[in-house]
Amino acid sequence: VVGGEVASPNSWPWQISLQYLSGGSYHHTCGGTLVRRNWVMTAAHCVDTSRTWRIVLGDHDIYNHEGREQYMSVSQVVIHPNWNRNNVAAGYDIALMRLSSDATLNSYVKLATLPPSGQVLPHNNACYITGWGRTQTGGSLSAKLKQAYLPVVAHSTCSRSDWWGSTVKNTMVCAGGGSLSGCQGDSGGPLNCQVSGQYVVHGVTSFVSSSGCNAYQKPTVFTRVSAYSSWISGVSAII
Ligand SMILES: CC(C)c1ccc(NC(=O)[C@@H]2CCCN2C(=O)[C@H](CCCC[NH3+])NC(=O)C(F)(F)F)cc1
Repeated sequence: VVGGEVASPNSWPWQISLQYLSGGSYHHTCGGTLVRRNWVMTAAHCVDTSRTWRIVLGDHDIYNHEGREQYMSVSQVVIHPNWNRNNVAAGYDIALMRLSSDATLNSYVKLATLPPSGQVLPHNNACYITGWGRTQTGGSLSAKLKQAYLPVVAHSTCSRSDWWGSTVKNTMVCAGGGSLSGCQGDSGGPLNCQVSGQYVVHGVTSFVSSSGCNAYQKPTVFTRVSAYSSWISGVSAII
């Protein structure tokens, strides 16, 4: 997250850290959202390589054990069937990960609220991006969870030729576009939007400009969760 501030610990209790095992230790690579006690939603581009994963719930400082963390292993990775890793512009950048056991829900670990199918938020709707991603283009990860205010940019604006043009589809949400943005390591995490006084996870962090995280008129682009409601329900059905 470029700009913004360090979040109050565990104030986004559905935010998870997705980590992979390398050289005997786990490394943060992406964010994610707890959507069922045993299902986490993330970006397809985060998990389209075969790795040993772990998911950390209730985290704040990813480099220090603070006692509120729950470390979960992953039993199944379900990537959207239409995801094409060579074409992030096509969309479908969404995946679900089944946890090997149920999360314990408490004040530090809660389920996210997802939007109703098809809901599209208006231009300037208040949203926050959260994540441990780089704090500058080419910079390092943030040790502590950060948040930045990223209001929704309507598709009509975001798809202008001097903005993202036809790269951005209607199955995506744009937010920000000024000096605040997501950045590498925020992928897969939530776009938390205020709807009727409640935070709803409306986006899954997908991409930023390859010329810089907070590039002018290149808002952070998210997978629009409400475009995938039936897929999410179908995969994560309690059955
Ligand atoms: C569709 C095409 C015009 C296009 C649009 C944006 C990009 N962006 C990028 O490549 C930048 C630079 C590093 C990773 N990155 C990204 O945007 C990656 C996803 C890359 C997926 C494609 N390989 N996502 C993120 O960094 C983010 F913001 F989600 F945390 C690349 C190509």
